[in-house]
Amino acid sequence: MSSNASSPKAGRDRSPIVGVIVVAAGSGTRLGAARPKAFAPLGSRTILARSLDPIFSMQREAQVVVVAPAELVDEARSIVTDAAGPAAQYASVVAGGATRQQSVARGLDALGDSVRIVLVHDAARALTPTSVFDAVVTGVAQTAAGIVPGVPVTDTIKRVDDDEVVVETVDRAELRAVQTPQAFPRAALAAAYADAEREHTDDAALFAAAGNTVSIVEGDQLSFKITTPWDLRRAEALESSADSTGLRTGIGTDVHAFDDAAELWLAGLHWPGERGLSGHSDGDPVCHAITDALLSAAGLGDIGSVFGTSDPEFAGAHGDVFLRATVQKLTEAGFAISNVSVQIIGNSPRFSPRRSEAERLLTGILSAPVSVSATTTDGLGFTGRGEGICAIATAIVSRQYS
Ligand SMILES: Nc1ccn([C@@H]2O[C@H](COP(=O)(O)OP(=O)(O)OP(=O)(O)O)[C@@H](O)[C@H]2O)c(=O)n1
Ligand SMILES: C[C@](O)(CO)[C@H](O)COP(=O)(O)O
Repeated sequence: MSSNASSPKAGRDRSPIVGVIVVAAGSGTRLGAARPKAFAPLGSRTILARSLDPIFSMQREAQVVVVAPAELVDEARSIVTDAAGPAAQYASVVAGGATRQQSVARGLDALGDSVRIVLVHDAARALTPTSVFDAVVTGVAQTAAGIVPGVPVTDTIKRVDDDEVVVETVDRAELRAVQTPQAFPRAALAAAYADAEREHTDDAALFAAAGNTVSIVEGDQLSFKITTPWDLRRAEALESSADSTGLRTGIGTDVHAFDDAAELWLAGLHWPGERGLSGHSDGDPVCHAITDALLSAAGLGDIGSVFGTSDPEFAGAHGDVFLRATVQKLTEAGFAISNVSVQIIGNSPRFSPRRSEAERLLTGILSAPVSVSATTTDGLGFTGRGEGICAIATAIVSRQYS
């Protein structure tokens, strides 16, 4: 990932005018998780990873600066790279400060020269919809004021004294609970930060303290801040109701070319006397396709990204090694395997005599039903010409809720 995220793509300056600072450097004391809050799990991902989804779906290209705890900058970089995809050249990570305000200041320092509108967003508001990001950008572009999403207060609000005695009931019609992303013209926000004399609880307060106007646009209930364990449970429940059956499917395909010098390993079985397949491991396309299907169903990547395509640890490794490690990864991520189905496409070996043996073996490894079928392609294509074997697998996994 570029450390100078403002560098334009070669030949054409597409440097973004919108910058998004995602503050993720807090410790999350009130959440009390084992890791700093933004790195705590939300389903099978981290809070930070989930918070980046809507940002990389914005209408306009944006420079994204994630502010992470100093000791987790490398981990944050890999999360951001995964989330950014082709936009990675406009994404970077910097170390945060002791307070939220200091963390935002470090994010501001990392913005490129092209940025004119700055959004400051809490990673902790992980479920914020993209529409809110687009709305605050539009608001700043149209008004040059600070634009902040807010929602009406639904409880009756009381002002109390030091002894918790009610002094007055505040008119809630005048109140808004404000959220993030909060958006500002870059120059005015930078000047307000430079002049700030005390800590504020949000950027809008700091911006207003410098004499600037702040307006509210409609926020979203999904933008609630994950602060306590109860908030995290709510976020988990909302995410799981997004896939309300709890079931997820995955697909995996693998192809290996015949290699007459190699032994054949197929569907976890050794096939003495049959033409072997080439590969860094044992070249078993059935086990590799199943591995891809399972990882994909659980949203955990693919065999290349998880195990590497040339890692010496897996030189000559048999398919069961990948399958067992994949089962463990799915279990750790909270998924159970419902079933797997694989089709082998190729002229040889004749598979049906050993189908039951293969299904028993694979079912035992995965502790879930595995069915394997085989077909030819009527002499067509590379399998028809006898150049190699293809396997296509589908998997269904279910999320486990404890
Ligand atoms: N020094 C800090 C403190 C907070 N934040 C970020 O500011 C956002 C809002 O802060 P809050 O929810 O209060 O997070 P924490 O400070 O981590 O929580 P707590 O107060 O419970 O420790 C979070 O995304 C948090 O990571 C930050 O980047 N740097
Ligand atoms: C910025 C903020 O999310 C707006 O509501 C809020 O002020 C952060 O407060 P915290 O005390 O750091 O949680």
